[in-house]
Amino acid sequence: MFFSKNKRERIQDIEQAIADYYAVDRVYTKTDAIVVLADPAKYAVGKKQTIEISLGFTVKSTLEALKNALQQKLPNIVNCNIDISFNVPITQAKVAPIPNVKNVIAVSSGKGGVGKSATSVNLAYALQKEGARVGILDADIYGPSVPIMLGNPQAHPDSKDNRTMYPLMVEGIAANSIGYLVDGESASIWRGPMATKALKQLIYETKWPLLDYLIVDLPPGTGDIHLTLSQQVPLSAAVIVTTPQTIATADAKKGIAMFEKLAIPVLGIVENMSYFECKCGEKSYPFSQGGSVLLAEQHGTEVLGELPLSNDIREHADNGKPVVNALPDSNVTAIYQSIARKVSIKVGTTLQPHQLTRDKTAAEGKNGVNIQVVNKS
Ligand SMILES: Nc1ncnc2c1ncn2[C@@H]1O[C@H](COP(=O)(O)OP(=O)(O)OP(=O)(O)O)[C@@H](O)[C@H]1O
Repeated sequence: MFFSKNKRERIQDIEQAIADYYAVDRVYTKTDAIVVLADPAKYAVGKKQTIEISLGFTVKSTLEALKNALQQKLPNIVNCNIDISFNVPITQAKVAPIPNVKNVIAVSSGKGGVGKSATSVNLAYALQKEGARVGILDADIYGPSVPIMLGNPQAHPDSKDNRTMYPLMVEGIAANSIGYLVDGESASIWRGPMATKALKQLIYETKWPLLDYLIVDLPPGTGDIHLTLSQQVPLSAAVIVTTPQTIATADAKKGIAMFEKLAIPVLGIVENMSYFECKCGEKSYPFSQGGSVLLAEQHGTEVLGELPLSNDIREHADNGKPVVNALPDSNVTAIYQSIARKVSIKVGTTLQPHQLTRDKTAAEGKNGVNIQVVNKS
């Protein structure tokens, strides 16, 4: 019986039920979390207990289903209100953290043109739909496409002191890109030191608002310059984008090896242009099949999702209103949201959290779950 157990056991029951629901090994509370779990029988008639749960990952679209799952698994809490909020942990690398930013997630591809930028912007919107505060940094110094995909290629960041700049805000997403600062041709001739200097300025001279996730769209490739650029950003983890054909997965493999070398966890692989679905519903696989699954197996990671070759993805990204934003109820948007939830859950349950001392606002982050039961009428 849930309410005959002691406080710690009750919390563990709830944590276990949440972990089971999201199919992760465990979610856990901070040991010093204030937890008051009292027997509902002791409450005055007409008063209802509220269980307050603070999750370390953003999964807004699943909350109703989670509440139902909790009540099914723990029938004793069936008459309680369940309030769920998010408190994403901080996992960005300790070295030179970006103020206000809790987690920095690189989106990377070995090969160019596989849909890395389209994935970055849609992932940013999808994480936001799931309840996160999100920013996007276009680190693709040589071919910045984020401004086009966010629909504001002519925009320019404001600066009050000529030293720092405010990111562009697009539908609640904070964004900065070399594309907002110089024209594409100037950037494309930059070599190593100039490119890394520009990237460092973009990262540290942008006044980011408080962000749960900063998505970083890295340039394609795995050469020395990409290695240096990846080291310039205090990355928490990386997501690899590839198309299914061997020529692309071979390059994605080099990308994974690069992150392994830098000891940056790879959250998983997004297979883009995975299949084509005709109006009759039949799927075909013009770029072959199975490459990403094999790659994920070889590197002990997972395929986070498979996106179709889709006119909607191309048209809306290239016209400045990514599909997740333009067609929120589409099947493709549902795939991006599922990828976003997996990314968030993995960050919140598998990465090593730590507190930043330099930045008080960001220091609110904790890992896993906090559970509190309060008496509300
Ligand atoms: N799943 C998809 N279906 C159809 N078109 C797509 C898909 N994903 C991306 N595209 C389109 O393919 C083109 C290349 O995509 P994108 O710019 O995102 O690739 P990239 O990997 O970032 O390229 P780069 O090497 O320039 O950085 C764009 O026109 C984009 O809209």
